[in-house]
Amino acid sequence: MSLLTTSPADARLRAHAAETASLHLRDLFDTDPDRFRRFSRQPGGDLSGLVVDFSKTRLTDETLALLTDLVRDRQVEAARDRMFAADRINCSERRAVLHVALRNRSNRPVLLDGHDVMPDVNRVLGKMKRFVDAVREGIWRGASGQPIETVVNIGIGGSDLGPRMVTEALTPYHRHDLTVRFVSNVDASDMMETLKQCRPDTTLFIVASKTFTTQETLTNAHTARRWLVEHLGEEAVANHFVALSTNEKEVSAFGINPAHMFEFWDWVGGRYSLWSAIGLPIALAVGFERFEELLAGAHAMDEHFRTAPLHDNLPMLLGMVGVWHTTYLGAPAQAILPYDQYLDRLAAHLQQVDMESNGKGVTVDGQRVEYTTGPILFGQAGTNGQHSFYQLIHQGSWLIPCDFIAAATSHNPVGDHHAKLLSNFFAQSEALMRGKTAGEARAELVAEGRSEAEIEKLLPHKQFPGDRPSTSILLPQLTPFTLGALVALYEHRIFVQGVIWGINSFDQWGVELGKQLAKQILPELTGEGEVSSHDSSTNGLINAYKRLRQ
Ligand SMILES: O=P(O)(O)OC[C@H]1O[C@](O)(CO)[C@@H](O)[C@@H]1O
Repeated sequence: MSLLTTSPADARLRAHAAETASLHLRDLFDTDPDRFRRFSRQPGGDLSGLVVDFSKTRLTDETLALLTDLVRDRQVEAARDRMFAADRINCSERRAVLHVALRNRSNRPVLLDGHDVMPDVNRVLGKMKRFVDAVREGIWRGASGQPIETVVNIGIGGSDLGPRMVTEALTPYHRHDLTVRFVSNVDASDMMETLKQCRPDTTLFIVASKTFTTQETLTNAHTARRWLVEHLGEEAVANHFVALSTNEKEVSAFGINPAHMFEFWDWVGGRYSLWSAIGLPIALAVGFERFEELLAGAHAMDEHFRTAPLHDNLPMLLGMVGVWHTTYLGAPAQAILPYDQYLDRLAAHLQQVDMESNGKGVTVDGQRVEYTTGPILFGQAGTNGQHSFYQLIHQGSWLIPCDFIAAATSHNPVGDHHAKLLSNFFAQSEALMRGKTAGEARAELVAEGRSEAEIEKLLPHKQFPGDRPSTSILLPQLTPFTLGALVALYEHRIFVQGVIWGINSFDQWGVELGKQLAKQILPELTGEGEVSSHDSSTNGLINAYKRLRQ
């Protein structure tokens, strides 16, 4: 894939960004009462009820037309079709990218090198369903005959963040007598604090690892195994451990019967794997039917992405908006701000999906890019963030586009909580868009009875520049279906952006170097004497640690 800068639309967008730099969002709204209708979308069909409003981003008709030209120049639709057609678009690993097949509820054949993957997908889903039903109905029991009360998922990265986020987001659908916990960090505190909450007789461990070689997960799994064996003996492992993996050999080597392994495939990227067997903890928490509704929601978004025309295609439009902000307006970051406590971990999940996918500095064919690619992604649930980092978004010196997400109906309709929550959701994007002018700030200070001297002093601090872009996503309610659609929307948006930038969104070589060095350092920590094989800083830190540790 060529550099973005070879695209004719790129030069025109750069010029357009410079020409429109003095436009203010407030003026765009003041001069066009129809702006919301023209720059928002409410798809019909399975996705009806979803509202995506990007009118508070710095787009004009011309910007959108140029971005559409860019999508065409970069052949994004053809790239999308190649992904759905199982081409090996992850070139550096020579892999297809088929998370869409995992939620292909139409069962349309998906041919990878002439082999339809759907029967395999359905076979594993069937195995998951039987297992989930057995655990939830108390048919699958622990070694001492007790039903399972606690499930502990041991995994990291994509084998943790996605299933953890979805499990937490779907808390209203949980059963009270089955708790699902997650352990990821190799810091023993994570595992030990979790084990304190578990009874060996009633705990099921899921070891979730695509490769089954990840240091953190294997270390945690061995610790959990020792704990179980100490309490219940070696034979208990069969009833208390299952694996989610692509690597049957390593699963067997760990001592888990392959019959208790739920398989997935190398064409499922870790950060896109919550739809695969990696979703087992979700299904255990909410039941298999709800898990299927999650898949159905994602599939509805896949179908929309595959078939909707560019001007109505939500992932395409949000991808265009993202590239406009990052590459042409120089925004370094993207905030994810769900006004929904159940989505508190959405930003952490999307952080991996976005930053591990698009945090790349070379094109697919290895040329160094001279433009910015994936943004720094961060966020947390509103309204908590308002009392923390929003100050920087409103008045700081960076341009931080925000995504606001909320559900119209709450799972907890108590008093006026939801109205208050949503009043903040609406207010924040309006405040960021309009800001507060010097005249408005002055009028307020005058009304407060401040002296002219005080007003002059306070005025610079009381103004808000506004013109800060945001996109708002409104769901009817947070359900398995709408959550599936929301997460798939982000996955495809990230894909669109990656194609425009010409990068491979599906490898992650950047995580390797630190892992390699940690492997070299580990034996040095246990060895005798001073370490001198590194730079002076690393040596100094290691040697200080060896002196300090007890
Ligand atoms: O599922 P595994 O193989 O244990 O890998 C866990 C995570 O490690 C990474 O490979 C790199 O950190 C992620 O992409 C992945 O989600």
